[in-house]
Amino acid sequence: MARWKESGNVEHPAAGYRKIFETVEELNEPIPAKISGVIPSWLGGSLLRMGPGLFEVGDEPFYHLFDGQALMHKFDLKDGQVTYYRKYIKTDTYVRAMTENRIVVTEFGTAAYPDPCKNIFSRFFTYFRGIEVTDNCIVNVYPIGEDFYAVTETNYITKVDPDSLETLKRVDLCKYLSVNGVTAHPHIDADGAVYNIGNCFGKSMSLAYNIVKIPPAQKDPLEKSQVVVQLPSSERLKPSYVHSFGMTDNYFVFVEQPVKINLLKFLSAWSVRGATYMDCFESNDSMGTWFHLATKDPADYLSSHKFRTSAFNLFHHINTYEEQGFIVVDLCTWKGHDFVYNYLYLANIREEWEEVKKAAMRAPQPEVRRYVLPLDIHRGKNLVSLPYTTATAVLHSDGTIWLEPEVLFSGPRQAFEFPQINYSLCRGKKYSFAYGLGLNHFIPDRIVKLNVQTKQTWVWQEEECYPSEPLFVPTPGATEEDDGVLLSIVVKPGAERPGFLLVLDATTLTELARAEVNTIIPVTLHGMYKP
Ligand SMILES: CCCCCCCCCCCCCCCC(=O)OC/C=C(C)/C=C/C=C(C)/C=C/C1=C(C)CCCC1(C)C
Ligand SMILES: [Fe+2]
Repeated sequence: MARWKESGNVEHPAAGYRKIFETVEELNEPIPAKISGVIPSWLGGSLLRMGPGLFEVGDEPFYHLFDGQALMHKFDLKDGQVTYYRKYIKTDTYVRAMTENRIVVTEFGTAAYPDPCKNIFSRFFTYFRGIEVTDNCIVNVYPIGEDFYAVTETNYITKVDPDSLETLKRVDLCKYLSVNGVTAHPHIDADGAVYNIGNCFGKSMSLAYNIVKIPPAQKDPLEKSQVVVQLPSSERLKPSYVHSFGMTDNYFVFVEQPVKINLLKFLSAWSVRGATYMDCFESNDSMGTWFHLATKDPADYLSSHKFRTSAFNLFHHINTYEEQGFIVVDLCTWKGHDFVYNYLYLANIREEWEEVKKAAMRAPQPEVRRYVLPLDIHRGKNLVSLPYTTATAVLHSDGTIWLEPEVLFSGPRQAFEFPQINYSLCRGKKYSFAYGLGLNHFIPDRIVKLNVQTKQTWVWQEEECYPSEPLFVPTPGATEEDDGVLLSIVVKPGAERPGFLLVLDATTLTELARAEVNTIIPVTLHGMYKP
């Protein structure tokens, strides 16, 4: 049973959230959903989402939230009817695990061990064959040209059929681009061009972050992809972890956070039995956070702008835009340099509610922040003269520009995360509304709308319900930014039909409809709506 605290926050003493971290089977065919309420007649298409679905192989458990094998989900909406379908993506990692009934490829926080059946010599050679990077595409799915790819953050992306959910082929981005991996959060321009950012370890360990561009639809857009701009790393041999970046009509914004990948550890870890990606991260407790700015066309790094602020973890940019000579950067931050992923081991998030809360008390605290970067750098007290923000930027004598944010949303251990906007209308533009998943001590238990100009919030929440990232779908021909619906997959463990697609009116966050199915749906991270 969920209980409401006086402060307005919900308590989860029955720990029903554990259900979203349990293994499920894929489906042989789409299953019909029972609809209550009214689905707008114009809403026809597919909600596609990615997440972990298999949390152990044989008797070997995965340990981290980002290790379970990639399960692709689809809710199809047509003529007021809804079906639900899901399939495991047949990545090399998954197929080999199924074949050998054990974890074969090391995941984010789970190590693979050599096959105990192999003799000592072949085990030795498997061990030193080098880094076997995972292609477990649990994080997101997005279009490149006419095709759809399920992705993680490594160099492997997996082409999928968005109708049948069949796995088509694995693509190695290293064949096309000088990157070791790219984020699962590309920006897609109105013309379909895909921009992304990734770490590049380069020859002789020279380090950089590369921003790449895949041109708009043509026969094989990946063949024409290129690195458009290279940004330097603050520290040799230690690039920062990057999960997303900002883009306006004319600029790229890259936030270099104090969560670092120690490349020496990374390269040596793989010869240490039992090491994982998680073992390669460390926090830099003195650098704070650096903002980098580059122009888009022609792509060029603005090396003279040394924007600095205090330490935070960053996973998700909300939106970035230019106004009157300033770049406004809205972010979901976590205060401090302690890595938030340290708190996302399955053993921790499957704990009893009181334990979950205790762990979240020790973790970095979430805050939605607005930073404003001035393009014209001169001496003076505060370089930010935008009338509507309290964010500041001050030029110091050493040439750095110290940034202080305006807080857009803050609640103790209540995160506004997995942000979404009306992307087709507002990407890189001044905007008013962000939609997000509310995390209560890391447990997703509400959907929130935030007016980033007035800070007004709206909430959808229901007893014992665990929603996912809300995707905004605009009403055809809409004139208002928030005229549309939000789609979220919700799990209500005790219910007769425990999984449902929730359709909210994005203006008011009131429920329009739900389409319920007779199955639990495990946690999903990101996804897209395909009209
Ligand atoms: C939906 C509700 C979830 C419930 C709890 C969530 C709490 C969330 C709190 C903070 C927000 C975090 C957002 C993270 C979102 C996400 O999707 O993260 C998934 C990221 C993954 C799976 C990353 C994988 C990255 C890999 C394998 C990187 C590998 C590499 C290195 C580490 C260094 C060398 C290069 C290489 C191989 C790319
Ligand atoms: Fe993400």
